[in-house]
Amino acid sequence: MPMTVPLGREGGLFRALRAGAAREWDAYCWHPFVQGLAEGTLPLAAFRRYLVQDYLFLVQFARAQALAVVKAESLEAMREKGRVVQAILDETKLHLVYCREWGLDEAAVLAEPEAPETVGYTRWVMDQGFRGDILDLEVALAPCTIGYGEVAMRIEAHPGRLRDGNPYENWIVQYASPDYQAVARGAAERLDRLGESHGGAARIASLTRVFAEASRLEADFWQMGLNAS
Ligand SMILES: Cc1ncc(C[n+]2csc(CCO)c2C)c(N)n1
Repeated sequence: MPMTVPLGREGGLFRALRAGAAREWDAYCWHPFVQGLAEGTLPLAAFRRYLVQDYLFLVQFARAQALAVVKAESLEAMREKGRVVQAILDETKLHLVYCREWGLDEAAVLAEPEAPETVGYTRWVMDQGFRGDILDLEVALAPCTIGYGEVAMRIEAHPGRLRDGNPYENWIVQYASPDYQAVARGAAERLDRLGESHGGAARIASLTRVFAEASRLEADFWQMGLNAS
């Protein structure tokens, strides 16, 4: 399994969660679906299934991030989370363009029902926000944002990584880009700061359960793609 230097700072909340949920985190970040992306061997049908559901996922994920505007700890954090919501809503439009390149037209994507894995993951994240505070919600959101940064780094570090003629090259490059890596790093740093301000150390057991469950739901999402092939 390719290893990378984790994001966040040593002794910070993100690294504590990542270590506490190492089994679920590794199963997510180095899922067979991810290995298939890296080696260019993932069946095209698995990726198409993933792409369609990922559009539906993004719409629901924007709603979950909007809940973080509501739950934010400060006016500055509200502004920052508002920008995250806008970025995801813009991303949904680009996602439809990307789907089109994969032969999936807009009408087909919009007509697709949400899979149980998509409903299960996104509504569970929102529920963590409704029942808890901003830290519970950010921990539930973290595997999505930070995880894709680590997934891309692991793919880049994989000795079996195919570059020439890999059908998934532009997907990989999108998340390996300095721009996306900065987003992932920023999310890990925000989690570390919230850990300090919101009593993360005293809450580590319950926060680790939330982080592990989100990681498990991410792995289920990859598996949903593989199950279609
Ligand atoms: C199942 C699934 N999990 C994570 C992502 C990655 N992702 C979703 S929204 C967003 C913007 C930052 O919050 C990022 C990186 C995805 N596309 N699909």
